[in-house]
Amino acid sequence: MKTLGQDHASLAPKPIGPRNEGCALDLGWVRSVRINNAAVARRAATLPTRRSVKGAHQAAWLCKAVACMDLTTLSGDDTAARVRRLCAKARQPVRADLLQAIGMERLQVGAVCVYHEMIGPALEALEGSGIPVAAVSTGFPAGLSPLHLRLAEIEQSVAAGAQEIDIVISRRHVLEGDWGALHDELRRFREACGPAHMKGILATGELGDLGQVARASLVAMMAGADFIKTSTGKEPVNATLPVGLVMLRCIRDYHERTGQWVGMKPAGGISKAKDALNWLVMVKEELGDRWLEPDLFRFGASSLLGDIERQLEHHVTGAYSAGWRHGLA
Ligand SMILES: O=C[C@H](O)COP(=O)(O)O
Repeated sequence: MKTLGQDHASLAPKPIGPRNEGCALDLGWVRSVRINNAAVARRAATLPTRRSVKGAHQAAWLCKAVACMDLTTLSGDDTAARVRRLCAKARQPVRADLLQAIGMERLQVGAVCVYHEMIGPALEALEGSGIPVAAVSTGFPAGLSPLHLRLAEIEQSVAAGAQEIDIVISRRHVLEGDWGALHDELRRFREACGPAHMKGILATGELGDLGQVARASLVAMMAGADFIKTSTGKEPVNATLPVGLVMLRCIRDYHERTGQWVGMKPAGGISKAKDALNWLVMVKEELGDRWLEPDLFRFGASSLLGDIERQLEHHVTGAYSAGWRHGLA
């Protein structure tokens, strides 16, 4: 993905990708995890210092970031009208004149992510676009409601038409080292999802350290999570590069050992185009190009798209516009 060549002239939603069937809980594998914190910190720190993608290459990578975006609204004051505006942006995330100037024929986001009550308005507004609706679930963001209600919430969101379900794990299972309880909980969530893809939100900012992030990532994948996702966006610390690096290496390890494919979704606090480029570079270097497709990589972001469109406008016109000109919903 170096230039805006033929392959990338159209970045429209693709059919939902491979599923992770999971496997039995392998406690030996989980307990064998060791993290070299200093090495992780060093590797993550090099990413923002690179000057790797510029000009037309950068425009192409930013379009890739848009195609891999779960355009999100998760606010207590969400309304059907706000969701409809967000969905209009999901269909046409970047102004037509800018797309034309950079040689893109079609560009849409990976999904629209909302609360359960907003699935209906989102589906209506996205009809015919091929863009899936993702619903956050299981008592998002804390995940502390009764288990039967969390399971019912998943089932109702799938019945309402959500094709992707973003569940939150019980952080206490990680903090108490109860890997059996975590695996059981996530298996039940996965069964409740049925045909919908399950993204397992680890809430990494609440798990204590990188070792726990790695163990939780492995158990979530063993339980059948189709994606592992860093954060709800509501924790004090959300998607950081060191956490992302550890999770990507767990995905690679799991793929090498089981042959199964699991996607990655960094979410929370990713609001600048430069942040998105750092993540894309890290995914390319750690997992390779196959993971730079929307069926295996998503950004969860509510405001990132505005900055990306602004950077694309700068690429085309040479001038920066005011941020307010790129409102989302
Ligand atoms: O899952 C997506 C996140 O909630 C979005 O977080 P953000 O509002 O910080 O971009």
